[in-house]
Amino acid sequence: MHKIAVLGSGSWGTVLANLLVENGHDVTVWGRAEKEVAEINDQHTNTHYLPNIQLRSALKATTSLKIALTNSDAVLFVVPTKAIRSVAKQVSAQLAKLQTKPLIISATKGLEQVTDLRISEVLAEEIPVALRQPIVILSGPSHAEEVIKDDITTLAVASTDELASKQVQDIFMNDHFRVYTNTDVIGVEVGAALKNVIAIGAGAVHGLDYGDNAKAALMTRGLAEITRMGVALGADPLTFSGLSGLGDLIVTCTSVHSRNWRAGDALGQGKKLKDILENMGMAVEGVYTAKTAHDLSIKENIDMPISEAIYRVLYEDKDIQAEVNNMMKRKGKSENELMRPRF
Ligand SMILES: NC(=O)C1=CN([C@@H]2O[C@H](COP(=O)(O)OP(=O)(O)OC[C@H]3O[C@@H](n4cnc5c(N)ncnc54)[C@H](O)[C@@H]3O)[C@@H](O)[C@H]2O)C=CC1
Ligand SMILES: O=C(CO)COP(=O)(O)O
Repeated sequence: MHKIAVLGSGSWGTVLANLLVENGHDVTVWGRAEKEVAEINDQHTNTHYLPNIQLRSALKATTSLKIALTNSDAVLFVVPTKAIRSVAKQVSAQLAKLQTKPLIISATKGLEQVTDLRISEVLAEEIPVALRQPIVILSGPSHAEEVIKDDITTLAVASTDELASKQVQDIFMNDHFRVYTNTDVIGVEVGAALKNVIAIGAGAVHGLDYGDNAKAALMTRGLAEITRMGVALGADPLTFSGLSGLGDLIVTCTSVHSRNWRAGDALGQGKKLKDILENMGMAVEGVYTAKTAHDLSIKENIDMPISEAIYRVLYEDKDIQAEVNNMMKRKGKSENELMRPRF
């Protein structure tokens, strides 16, 4: 039994916390909204993120980071990418005062804007080694809406420290939540982040009323560009055939639960990004990752035509149908050119 602090009281944080309680751990969710925290403690619900779902009564919530972290032996980050650095700074300040040196786990999927850093890199920058145990990434095809119903789910845990990933595997595994270890942290994190951009494209293809051939094309060629970028950043190409690559790409590009897919679907139907994000009321990571992917594709000189088209629709107000048309008019390419440069 571990004492675990879960940072982020949204959809995924609440569901993972609930699963950890099911596994017998002593879990405290840290949230910034008083109302949400009170609802979890008093009603055992979190209706904004998980309507009609009853949470386990042993799940505790708090707005005090100090309470959440006290005596914790693991800290699970599940806030959106844009909040990772600021929350990590707060965690670091608290850990410096507390007699605890926890494992650091992240379930956040994204790349930091401007720095282009992966989540584990941001966490390593902000939380010194003296204050923590290794960093482990939890990722894979896993919609909160299905995990909360005990539907079968498989994930990967990645760390450069194999003992730490084994520990995290043991913490999360149960008869409906199966976890595989992986040593390729770069591949797992890059796959998790970039698939959200491709999922916006998959939603858009649906919104534009294209058929299944187009959806398969988008996913397959999307995986090719994710792999190209991942390999350029130091990943093992085989990781992209795994749970945090192909697995998460499939679930995010085909499920109505996906916020990224739904945002793309609405864009394809002609809705405005601002309205889409306001109506969603939840993190749509791919919108921000599209900007980072664009920056990285220039920096690393990697061809990412689908992500680039999505970037232009999101950030340059380009017409989505025209982008699809232009993509199909590009000169013929070979499928074997894995490492094709951008220009
Ligand atoms: N929802 C899902 O099924 C899954 C989500 N993820 C990833 O988990 C991460 C979190 O996503 P969700 O929980 O779905 O998002 P969400 O939008 O449902 O919840 C985000 C939570 O973070 C909190 N938050 C935002 N900024 C904060 C800050 N500065 N300080 C403290 N709290 C802050 C919000 O108040 C909210 O409680 C994302 O990176 C997402 O890609 C990964 C796998 C599955
Ligand atoms: O990462 C996810 C499923 O694995 C969640 O995807 P969305 O953020 O698009 O809902």
